[in-house]
Amino acid sequence: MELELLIEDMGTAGEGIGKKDGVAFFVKDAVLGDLVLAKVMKMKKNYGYARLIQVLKHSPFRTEPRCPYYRQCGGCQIQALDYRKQLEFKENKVKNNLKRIGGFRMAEDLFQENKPENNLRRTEDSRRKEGFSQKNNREQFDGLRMEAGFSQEAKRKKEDAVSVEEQDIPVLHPIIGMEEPYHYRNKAQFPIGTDKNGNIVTGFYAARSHTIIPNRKCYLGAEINEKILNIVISFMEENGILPYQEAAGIGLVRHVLIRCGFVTGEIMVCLVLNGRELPFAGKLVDKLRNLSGMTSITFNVNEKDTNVILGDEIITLWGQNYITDYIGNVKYQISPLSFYQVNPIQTRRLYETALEYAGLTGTETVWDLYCGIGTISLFLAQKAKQVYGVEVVEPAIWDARNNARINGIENVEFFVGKAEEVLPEFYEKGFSETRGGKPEGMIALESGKEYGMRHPDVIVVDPPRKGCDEKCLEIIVKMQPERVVYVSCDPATLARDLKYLCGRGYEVREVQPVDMFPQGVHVETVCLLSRKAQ
Ligand SMILES: C[S@@+](CC[C@H](N)C(=O)[O-])C[C@H]1O[C@@H](n2cnc3c(N)ncnc32)[C@H](O)[C@@H]1O
Repeated sequence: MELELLIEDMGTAGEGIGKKDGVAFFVKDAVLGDLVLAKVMKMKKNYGYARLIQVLKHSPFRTEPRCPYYRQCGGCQIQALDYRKQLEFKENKVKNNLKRIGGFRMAEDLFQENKPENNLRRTEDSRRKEGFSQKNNREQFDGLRMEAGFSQEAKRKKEDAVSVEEQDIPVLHPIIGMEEPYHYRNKAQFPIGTDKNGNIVTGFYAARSHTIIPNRKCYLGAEINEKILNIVISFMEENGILPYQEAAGIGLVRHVLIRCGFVTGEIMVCLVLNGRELPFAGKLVDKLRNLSGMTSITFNVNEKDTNVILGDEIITLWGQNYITDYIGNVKYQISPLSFYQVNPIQTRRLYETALEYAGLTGTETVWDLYCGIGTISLFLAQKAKQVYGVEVVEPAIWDARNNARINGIENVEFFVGKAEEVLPEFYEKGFSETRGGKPEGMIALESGKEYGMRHPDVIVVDPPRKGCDEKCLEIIVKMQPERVVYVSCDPATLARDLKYLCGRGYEVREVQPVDMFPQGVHVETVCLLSRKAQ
């Protein structure tokens, strides 16, 4: 069945949503404001999925995607949406999750509910029912009131009567977007395969499949990637090096991993091999080493039948086995296996916001939970007395310690383990005892320092998409830091966790969305919570 749909909303995965007879249809690649012809593919009880057949009338927010493979490739979901509208979509995503899942009220809602003539004061009771408290988005709120006809004088008159509730609205700042929302990724992993004629191809997997869409020119990655891929493919063709065939488990080259240091200009190329040897490796090195910035040529051994791209072992063919890059003034060594944020420009903005929210003066003890390779920890350590990082992946902690060392940062210690297990150990047993007892799964501190571990001033969390484990939130509440800085890559779990904390003595002060992934649907958010006065 084919339908004409006016796209009036967008789903979380960037699909257009149009309604027919009250039933919502999700249409991939349809843009907000489009009038489309779509074919119904699947019906659920109250909604359906439809395939875009034709755009009958273009939305004013529709833009020509730069990438011709945009619809086939799973990499960018909303490239056809004007960038400003993309930012609005992401900002709304954060706001809607805070409202729907977190139960938070935002400044404009409060204004709608409490027109100027109405009482802005909500009762202590209603706040308790909501189970949280929010801080004032002072400027935004005042702005809205002014726009709606509040005079300065009226505002001043209300000043004395300003309720706690009026102040209890989180500041949702406008999302931080990019000036140039293309070519921002410092890392790319290209699968290598063959087309139906047996030619070697590379590109991207089509959405939800392992079919390679041949494309060496991705508009999100560094521009040098195309040149590197051309060199690797022609090297393979000239020397009879075979691509890996997933189904049969034969062939050699599985992926090409490329990383670029955007500040240093250093480049890393790592071939992922189904084997321990690369025939004619010297010829490849000769072709690659002359590229400006080339610093590291390696291969990674992955002989397993797995979807995981990288194996554990790295063999250096030329140069170093890592590149160096900076975020702000902190230097990081990045190996092919290191986790490192893919958008360094926006990462810097994100971390600067986290640092600002941490409100450090040099005397504070800070925990950085889910610290990865210590990127945020090292940022914070420059302004704190002492920082403790916790991360479950042990090699990431090796990187973190190494990064602390190369930056000469000594006021940071890293622990391997789950945040929800490491933190309670310290809280319950105290630092000295823990160090003596060396709890399971944790690495004993090398330095002999003593710190006030029980009462951190600030706790920073940057969990994966599933958010914080409840045990972790529980211990944060028990440890009573003055401030919690929550860095999130999923606004839904963020809203859930903020609600938990706000029901237990904290209030959300500021919310800053950051666009780390232009053309994609994900949004990163950093929030400041502070402990309410008892
Ligand atoms: C979103 S990343 C943040 C990394 C780091 N903060 C950064 O900006 O580079 C989340 C990190 O949490 C780690 N992780 C996942 N579950 C964890 C847990 N239960 N306890 C500690 N770390 C965990 C992951 O290995 C990953 O490094």
